Amino acid sequence: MIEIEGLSKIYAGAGRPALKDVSLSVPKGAIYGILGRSGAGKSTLIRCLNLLERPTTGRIIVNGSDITQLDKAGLREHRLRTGMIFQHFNLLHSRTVADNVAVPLEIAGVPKVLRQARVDELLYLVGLSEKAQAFPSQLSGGQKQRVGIARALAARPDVLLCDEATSALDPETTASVLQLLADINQQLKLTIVLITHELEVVKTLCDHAALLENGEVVESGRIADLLIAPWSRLRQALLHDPQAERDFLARHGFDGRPLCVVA
Ligand SMILES: Nc1ncnc2c1ncn2[C@@H]1O[C@H](COP(=O)(O)OP(=O)(O)OP(=O)(O)O)[C@@H](O)[C@H]1O
Repeated sequence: MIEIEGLSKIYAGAGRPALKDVSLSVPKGAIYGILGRSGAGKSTLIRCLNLLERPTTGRIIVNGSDITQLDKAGLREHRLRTGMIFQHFNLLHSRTVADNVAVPLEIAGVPKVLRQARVDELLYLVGLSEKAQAFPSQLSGGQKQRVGIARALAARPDVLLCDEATSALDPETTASVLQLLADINQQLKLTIVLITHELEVVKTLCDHAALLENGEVVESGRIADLLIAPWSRLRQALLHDPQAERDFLARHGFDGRPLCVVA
């Protein structure tokens, strides 16, 4: 569904490229985690997917068309079809919860009466119906992120981009937001691309992952495949915690016996 081909990004005045020849394939309906240390290029990569950053070279094919070649109208349409949520939520503080969720619908020119119905539906989906008239300052971090998710889904996107969406949340709230993302992926058949430096997020949620280092992809693919690749650094990292290991392996189709590794 998303094919990233030979993507590079060099910021003006930067000593080294932020992304170097990145190629990745994100299947429709996947939950794809991009992992890497600070400065590895994760944010740059995800921001290229809705052209908040322009790649220096390379192509990004979404549903068959190269988004780097879109004209202004095409780009506007693409951005409506690509929801995004952020670490610090990016809500408008002078607007109510309902009015925040309505923003993409206003941009898309949806009439007010239809906007209202869609906002109600979205707030129900994220469990915040009773907070419609609250302001962001009256919400917890987890509730703010739920508003962010509702807003990102308003224009019925095909893809949801998540930029460190749970980094500002405590572990319990993180777990409930990750569960909501998993439910949305299932219910809406939405493709999710998320960046994180937390292995736990990848463990809990993702079926695909890529590891970035110094702007380059060092490994990528289905987690079930990475788990049987002896060379995989993600495999080593993901299986590090013995307690969570059994559940995690079961989720990826292994039956609890030790993995048979062929050297
Ligand atoms: N606007 C910019 N101008 C110049 N250099 C930038 C800009 N944004 C990012 N960089 C550089 O590009 C590289 C990749 O940054 P990026 O923010 O994509 O990494 P990251 O993996 O998301 O890091 P973090 O986890 O700390 O957010 C870094 O060396 C960073 O300093």
